[in-house]
Amino acid sequence: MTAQILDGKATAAAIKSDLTARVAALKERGVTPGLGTLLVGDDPGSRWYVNGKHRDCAQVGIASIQRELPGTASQEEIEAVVRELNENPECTGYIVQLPLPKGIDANRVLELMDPAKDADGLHPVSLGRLVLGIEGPLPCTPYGIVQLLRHHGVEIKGANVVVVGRGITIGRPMPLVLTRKSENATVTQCHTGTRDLSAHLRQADIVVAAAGVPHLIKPEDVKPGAAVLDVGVSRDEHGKIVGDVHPGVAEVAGWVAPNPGGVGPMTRAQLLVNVVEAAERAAADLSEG
Ligand SMILES: Nc1nc2c(c(=O)[nH]1)N[C@@H](CN(C=O)c1ccc(C(=O)N[C@@H](CCC(=O)O)C(=O)O)cc1)CN2
Repeated sequence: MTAQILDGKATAAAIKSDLTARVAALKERGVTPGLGTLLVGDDPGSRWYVNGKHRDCAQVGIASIQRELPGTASQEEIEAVVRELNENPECTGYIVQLPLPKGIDANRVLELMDPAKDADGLHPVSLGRLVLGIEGPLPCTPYGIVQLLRHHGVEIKGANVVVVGRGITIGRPMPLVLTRKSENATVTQCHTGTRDLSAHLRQADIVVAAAGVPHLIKPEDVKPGAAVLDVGVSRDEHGKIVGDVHPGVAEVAGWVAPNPGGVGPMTRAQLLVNVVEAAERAAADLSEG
């Protein structure tokens, strides 16, 4: 039997419809959420993602503040834009699109952001809050994955989850999100140093594949009925996405999140959730006085 689809497009559309009402309510209270983006360089993929984020903002009523620098921008020039966004009252939350060009210290840039305006959940303060169990913005892709599974009724509580990859946007924060009391999964993190990846994968009820290695996850690695989420992005010679999951996995798994159309739209939806939640917190602070 072929796996059922974890449909990121439809789930993201439902989240956006809820957010549209919440943004309208915020505006009635005199608060207009505004998402800022900083794009450095001309990578076509990054530009596509940033443009998509602003299209989403327009759909739900969030204001857009777009900043761009050439790929030759210095650390100081990038940091000057970060300082400007920190001060800009119209920008209630923002992101620095990753990756930054080679030679730029991305951690220094992220640390300079005002943590109260971190829309990505990737600021060291936000990640620290996640470790400590304090409320704050959650990393967009990991929490988008949780929402996608919940929306389709895939049980996370008690599940054995294997996360493949340890990058900053997905692999590293994913286990932190999944092992919170509210998710309560048991997580194994695999990476290039893992000795027998297949042995780990075969035990998994849920696989999050974020290694960036084309077709790394083969049908014979997957437990029948498991949920497999493909988050890897490699490109073929025509620029088409090749994910981490072999197409044959759909014949073994119970659920698959396709790529494109699975986790990507959820990343964008969760970004909007973070912006709206921050604006709601600000509105509550305002009314408290
Ligand atoms: N500051 C950040 N940088 C990056 C993040 C992030 O969360 N914050 N994640 C990725 C890129 N990303 C968001 O920025 C992102 C990736 C994919 C998608 C998406 O909707 N993809 C589509 C397919 C797109 C295509 O055809 O190329 C899909 O999966 O259907 C949205 C956002 C790295 N950088």
